[in-house]
Amino acid sequence: MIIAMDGPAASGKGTLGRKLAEKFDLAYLDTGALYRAVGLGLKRAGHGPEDADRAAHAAKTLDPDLLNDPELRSEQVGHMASIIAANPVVRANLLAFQRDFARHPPSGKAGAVLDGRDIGTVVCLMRM
Ligand SMILES: Nc1ncnc2c1ncn2[C@@H]1O[C@H](COP(=O)(O)OP(=O)(O)O)[C@@H](O)[C@H]1O
Ligand SMILES: Nc1ccn([C@H]2C[C@H](O)[C@@H](COP(=O)(O)OP(=O)(O)O)O2)c(=O)n1
Repeated sequence: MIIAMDGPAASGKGTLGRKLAEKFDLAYLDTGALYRAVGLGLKRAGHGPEDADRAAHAAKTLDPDLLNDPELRSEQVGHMASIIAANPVVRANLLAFQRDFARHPPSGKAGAVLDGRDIGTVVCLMRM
């Protein structure tokens, strides 16, 4: 089972998504965190979000440790994420990560909840 949570910023995707994942024992992925993690990785390496090639590479080789970093939620990293999210190569690279998570949820879970702005429209289409 895959549950897609679509919606704009602060519409409650994460709150509801986490609860659904807990109730049905599913894996949960906050896809906004992926874009933020790319931003944080660039920041730590001393680069800006406009560096398209570095951002694309960081999205392909995403460091999962960054997803749990407290700085992920900072305003600066959120701003970097919004610039990075406009990069089509970054989107394509993160699409692969998201689809793999949905197809093969971690920890042997039977399904996944994905939350983000394009989950039902792009990431989790019927024939993905
Ligand atoms: N059903 C709800 N009713 C009232 N407030 C809510 C509800 N769901 C979420 N919130 C609040 O709205 C804010 C944004 O929720 P969040 O789940 O972070 O949204 P998103 O993941 O879509 O950005 C949070 O402060 C959260 O506590
Ligand atoms: N599936 C997604 C998730 C987030 N993004 C973008 C939107 C934002 O600019 C950044 C960071 O997203 P953020 O963590 O703030 O997520 P939300 O605002 O809760 O949707 O990534 C996206 O383009 N596609």
